[in-house]
Amino acid sequence: MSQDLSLQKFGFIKRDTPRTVNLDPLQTGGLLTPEAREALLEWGDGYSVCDYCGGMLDQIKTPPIFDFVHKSLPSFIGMDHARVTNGARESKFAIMHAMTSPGDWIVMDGNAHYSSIVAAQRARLNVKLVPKTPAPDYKITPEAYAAAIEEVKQQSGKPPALALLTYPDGSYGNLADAKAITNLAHDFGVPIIINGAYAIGRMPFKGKDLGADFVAGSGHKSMAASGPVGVLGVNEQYAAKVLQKSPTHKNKEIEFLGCTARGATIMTMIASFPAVVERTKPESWEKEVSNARWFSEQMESIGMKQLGDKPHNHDLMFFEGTVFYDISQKTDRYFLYRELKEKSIHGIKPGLTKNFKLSTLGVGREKLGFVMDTLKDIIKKYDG
Ligand SMILES: Cc1ncc(COP(=O)(O)O)c(C=O)c1O
Repeated sequence: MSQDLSLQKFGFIKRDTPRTVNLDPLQTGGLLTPEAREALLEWGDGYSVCDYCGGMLDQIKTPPIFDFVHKSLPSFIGMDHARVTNGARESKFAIMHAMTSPGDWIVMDGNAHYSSIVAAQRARLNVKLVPKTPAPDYKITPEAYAAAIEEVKQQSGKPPALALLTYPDGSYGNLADAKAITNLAHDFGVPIIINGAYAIGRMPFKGKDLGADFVAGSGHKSMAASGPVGVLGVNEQYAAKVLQKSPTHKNKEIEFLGCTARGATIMTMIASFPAVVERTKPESWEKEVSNARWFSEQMESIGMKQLGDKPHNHDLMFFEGTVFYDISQKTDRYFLYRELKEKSIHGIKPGLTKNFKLSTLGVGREKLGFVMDTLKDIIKKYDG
């Protein structure tokens, strides 16, 4: 231990988050596989993957980063080219920066994640949000997209430089009709990014089949990897722009500042990849969807209402209701968090009782049953 008192709070820190059941939408898809946990230790030293690097991260043959980036990943995400980035937001920014000029417009769905908006702001773009339908559906429709693109045309004299669709969104887990929206963007001559941060690595996903020109994915959110790490997909038509090399440093791609994920981040993504491929097969995903629907029904049976797509098609769900809120008025707003923690259930944010989102990915029916029993017991205990 350091003799310096001001340093004593640093060093190894144990994590006390309950981990028997994790329902946190930010975390369920990023839980490491046993292989990734081993890789974390093995490759944890800084630039570990650079042992045999000749100057380009994606060309490293040992470990097999080249095969991962140029063969397995493009086929997995269904795009012509792939790169590993430092996160979905970095992928989105790289695409926006390469494809647009400051002052251009981007149209994105009203359910877009803040990181899409901030990436656009960093690229100095004007953002037009496509309105969602009212509660409780919060859907993004092709008609609303068309109207937003028309508005940009009228306002700026030309179509937006880019469009973005969040698929699914991170609030309600809604899966919009991506094919209809990408077709429509193309009818206006607008290339479109699919932000698949909650899709790639969780569910069957092929960017080209959805009509995407670009895709962004998140390793720490949905690919059982230790972040920050993400993926970017681009089709041939725009590859030269997005993957442009530096005129002075011939083997460094400009939008990625030469190199992105290096060390434990990419190696945990690679370590989990076989398991991630397995869990995204249609038969595995169907089970996940069926578990999510079962959980949604159970929650509705205790008085919570699931918002968004119904029946639901994704593990991320948003619930609203007063059953726990009413109890919080007699106790305090942290009672639900405390009671769940007591049973080692993590994922509903401390203090939330009236509205919260959660994810059932990988939890399994048995543990979901345990969560439901616990919630019912809590209601009984306080409402008695
Ligand atoms: C829909 C969506 N997109 C993107 C992100 C950001 O992903 P990353 O951390 O990989 O940049 C999030 C994170 O919560 C998200 O919910």
